[in-house]
Amino acid sequence: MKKIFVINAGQNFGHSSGRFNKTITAETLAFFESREDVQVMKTDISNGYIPEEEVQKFVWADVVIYHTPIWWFQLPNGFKKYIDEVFTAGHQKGIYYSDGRRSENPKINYGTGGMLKGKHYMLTTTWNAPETAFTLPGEFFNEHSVDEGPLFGFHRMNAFTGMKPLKSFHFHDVEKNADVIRDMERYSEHLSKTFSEVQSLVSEAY
Ligand SMILES: Cc1cc2nc3c(=O)[nH]c(=O)nc-3n(C[C@H](O)[C@H](O)[C@H](O)COP(=O)(O)OP(=O)(O)OC[C@H]3O[C@@H](n4cnc5c(N)ncnc54)[C@H](O)[C@@H]3O)c2cc1C
Repeated sequence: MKKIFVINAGQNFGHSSGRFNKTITAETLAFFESREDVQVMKTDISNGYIPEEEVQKFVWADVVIYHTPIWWFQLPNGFKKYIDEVFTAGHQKGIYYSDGRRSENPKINYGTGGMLKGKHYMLTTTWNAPETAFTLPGEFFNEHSVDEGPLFGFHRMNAFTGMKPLKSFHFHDVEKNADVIRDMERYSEHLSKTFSEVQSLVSEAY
């Protein structure tokens, strides 16, 4: 039995209504619904949450799936607030114990005090930016990928808790050229591939 915790960080603000992330979240839930070997819990950050209860969901899960739009090249403020509140509530209570260093040699082992070791996470993001902004020479992100560029800190944050990454999936150009049917088909294929061996979860690294 695998336990999956799905977080929808989509929010309604300005020209971002959260509908695309809601659609992705529904696709994820539908994918796992049909599987008898999987249990799912879900949080919609916009609907409110109790930090201590969220900590318990992280502790319960084998895999955490984050769905988030990107605002100003990082997490939207409501998702950042969620992380600040939940991970702080989880200090020495399931998320992380310490920064991992010891007083005898404080120069090493930073970031090894996570309490979520053995678990995995998967990230999806949505962007106005087209994929080519990350891949073409001379374009905006100077050929840095989403994961190694703007979302590097997000992945380090998860490493700090002890979790390991499954392959991310990024939706581009969703504001002006959203093609929900095509995108959900591709995403569904990604889920099938990533979770094809749900017992071993070997499809790691980005
Ligand atoms: C403050 C702010 C800062 C931003 N900064 C950046 C940035 O730094 N870089 C960047 O690239 N982008 C940026 N954006 C754009 C942002 O990333 C996108 O608006 C966001 O990812 C869209 O996600 P959403 O879930 O809110 O989608 P929505 O806005 O809800 O939907 C996007 C489009 O998809 C359509 N759609 C969604 N679901 C369905 C469905 N089921 N069926 C049919 N059509 C559907 C909607 O009608 C809409 O046209 C920013 C936006 C804001 C508000």
